[in-house]
Amino acid sequence: MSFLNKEICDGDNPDLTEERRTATFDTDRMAQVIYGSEKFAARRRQITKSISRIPALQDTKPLAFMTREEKITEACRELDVLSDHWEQLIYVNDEEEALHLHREVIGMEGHPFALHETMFIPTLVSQASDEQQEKWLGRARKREIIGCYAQTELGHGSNLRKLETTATYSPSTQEFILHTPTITALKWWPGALGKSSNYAIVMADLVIKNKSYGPHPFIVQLRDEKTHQPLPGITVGDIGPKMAFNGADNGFLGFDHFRIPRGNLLMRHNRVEPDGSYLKPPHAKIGYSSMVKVRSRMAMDQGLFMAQALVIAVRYSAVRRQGFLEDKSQEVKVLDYQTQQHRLFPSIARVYAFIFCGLETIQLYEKLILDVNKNGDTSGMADLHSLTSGLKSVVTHFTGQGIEQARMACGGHGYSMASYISEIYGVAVAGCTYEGENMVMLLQCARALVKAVELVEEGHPEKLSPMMAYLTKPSVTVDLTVGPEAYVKIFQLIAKKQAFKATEQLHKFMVAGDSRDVAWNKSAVELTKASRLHTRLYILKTFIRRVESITDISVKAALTDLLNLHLNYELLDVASYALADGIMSSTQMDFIKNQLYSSLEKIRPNAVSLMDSFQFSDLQLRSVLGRRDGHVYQNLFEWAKSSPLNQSEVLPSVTQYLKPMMEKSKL
Ligand SMILES: CCCCCCCCCCCCCCCCCCCCC/C=C/C(=O)SCCNC(=O)CCNC(=O)[C@H](O)C(C)(C)COP(=O)(O)OP(=O)(O)OC[C@H]1O[C@@H](n2cnc3c(N)ncnc32)[C@H](O)[C@@H]1OP(=O)(O)O
Ligand SMILES: Cc1cc2nc3c(=O)[nH]c(=O)nc-3n(C[C@H](O)[C@H](O)[C@H](O)COP(=O)(O)OP(=O)(O)OC[C@H]3O[C@@H](n4cnc5c(N)ncnc54)[C@H](O)[C@@H]3O)c2cc1C
Repeated sequence: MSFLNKEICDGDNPDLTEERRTATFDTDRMAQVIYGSEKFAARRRQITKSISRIPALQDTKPLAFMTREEKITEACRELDVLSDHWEQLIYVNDEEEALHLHREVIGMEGHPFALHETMFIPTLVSQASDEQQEKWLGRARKREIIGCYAQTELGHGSNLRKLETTATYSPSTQEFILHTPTITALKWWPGALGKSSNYAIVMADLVIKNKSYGPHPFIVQLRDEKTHQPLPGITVGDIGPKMAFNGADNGFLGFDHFRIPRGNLLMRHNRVEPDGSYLKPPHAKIGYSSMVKVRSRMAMDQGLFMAQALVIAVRYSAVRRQGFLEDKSQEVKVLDYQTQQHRLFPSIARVYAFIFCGLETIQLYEKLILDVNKNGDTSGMADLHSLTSGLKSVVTHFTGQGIEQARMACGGHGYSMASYISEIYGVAVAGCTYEGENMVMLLQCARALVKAVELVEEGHPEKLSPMMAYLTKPSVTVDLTVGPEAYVKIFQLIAKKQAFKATEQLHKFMVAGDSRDVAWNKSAVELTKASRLHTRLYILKTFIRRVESITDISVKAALTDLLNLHLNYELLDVASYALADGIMSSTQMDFIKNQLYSSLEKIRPNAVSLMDSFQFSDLQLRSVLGRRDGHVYQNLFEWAKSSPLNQSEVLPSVTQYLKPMMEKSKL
């Protein structure tokens, strides 16, 4: 069956064209599933097309050959051009469209607006009172001011209760005095803080009459709006180059008794009255909502990072020929090797699974903020916190692994920056650290799991949230041939056993006399394992739910193959738990392996189109190996020729050092 596949173009590498002709589904239809709606998938294409008509937004020089300063300058130039076309390109204030625009034009190396849009504005939306929004939100949205989110300090990132920056209230002047008492209290890491932002949301310990109330968000002007010079009392700068993200100026910030008006404490949920009396928020952790916002986006964003690496690796694997199978007259596409498929296809399945989770958690966050802001209803906070804590940790970990496998799948050329995979990897794995270090967040998820197990043990299963309901499921014998539900049942048993085992271990240490904190630490590895299994179960169930809801028959069939691969791969990956606890037999293991191998064969003809469906433009991919037209070799040669080292035949370093050295050696 051949579909009217928009990706097919006769000028392309014939190997890629052949792949596209074998697809059993329409990539536009698949894009609707990936991006959540027909409307948004179409808008994305429209925006991409409009961008391609703006000459100033087409990449000129490869980013790999730019210095850090050049990258930042280039990102600012592109932002300026974007700003001029903003209203023609996207619906103003549509976050998803803005994100697409950014990914397409500026790519992933970071830029001065990354934190403005992802944390500064969302914090104003969720934490500022109506009056404060009136004052700052409009200006921020019009990009009259640029803001960032300054929370992490040199000495503390994970343990927010020990942040040292203070905001001491002075009732006589009705001001807060921001101060950095020690070197470790310097804000350190915030994106776009160093050189670009002139405002920041600063998380500081609120102190009133010598009493500490813990971290609270303040809006703080850092630089003069006309000259962009730091205001007196403020020390601010860039923290230097990083593993990736070098188009962003992550920064440091110190305050020397810097005064801000009382009205700069964001007061939607808590207040400090002129006399210093404090009205507490409806939930103690409501001030952490911006972190939950970003975490709720991360399954989607990380899924898209891994998708980019896989588009590159899969397309390249379809044009790279090396070695023989039966026919010795022509070398095979490396994508035909089972090992190559095993390296790439499970990650393709994870990409789809992560994105489906992201579509869900982004909506859950939006609903939560509506509930909190309109009705003061904070009842959804704990569940969303534990879900997104586990999800960000699991997704970032597997994304890092998947991207690294994609690099290796491209052989030597994967290691060249021409592939762009190293940049994607560097950016993606930052997600293992930012928005909460992965172990720390897995342990947050474990808190909710342990509480749920304790509820079951205390005889209150009716109090469990729906996500935890599997903890009450009895052990059963499962026939795997029945379909996805059987896999879910086995996964539930594995996850349940681990949650109970970890909790039992925690309790055992406590009974032996350890405090809960010490017992917790002694059980931490087991607890993180329980969190991972719990989260992977959620991912698996979301994948099944989503595929079941698809109406297009051919899209559903292609995704069912991918889902089957995911189910078998995931179960095999956690088989040691199942075998140890007698949940699965070795015969069932053999069945799963065979299913997995036959899934690889089924997916093979659709592999390129499953990745084409993400509809990333060449501008966004920035990869010589991943070019849509598949003309890899001649473009690798052009790319190498444009290296600054090749702009002269004899380098000054040769004249200055190597030549004299060789001359000396002759003597
Ligand atoms: C021209 C035009 C431009 C236009 C622009 C267009 C738009 C485009 C946008 C651009 C996009 C660019 C592309 C994006 C690329 C990605 C960019 C990425 C940027 C990355 C930015 C990174 C930012 C950061 O990292 S910010 C700092 C993050 N820091 C952390 O995450 C710290 C982690 N630590 C914590 O969160 C806490 O310390 C925690 C939770 C570990 C512990 O907190 P605690 O206060 O100590 O609490 P604890 O005692 O442990 O728990 C008590 C209790 O409270 C519960 N709890 C904790 N947190 C929460 C919560 N948030 N919600 C609910 N409940 C919570 C906890 O579970 C406990 O409960 P119980 O067990 O019931 O007691
Ligand atoms: C690219 C990037 C962008 C960032 N952007 C921002 C930003 O915009 N704004 C901002 O405020 N911050 C930002 N950060 C900072 C980031 O949020 C923190 O680095 C992160 O929260 C981790 O905290 P940490 O550095 O203190 O790690 P640490 O907590 O020091 O982690 C070190 C080790 O200690 C372990 N550990 C720590 N506590 C525990 C515990 N309780 N139990 C078990 N193990 C533990 C961790 O697992 C880890 O292995 C950014 C960081 C990066 C890398």
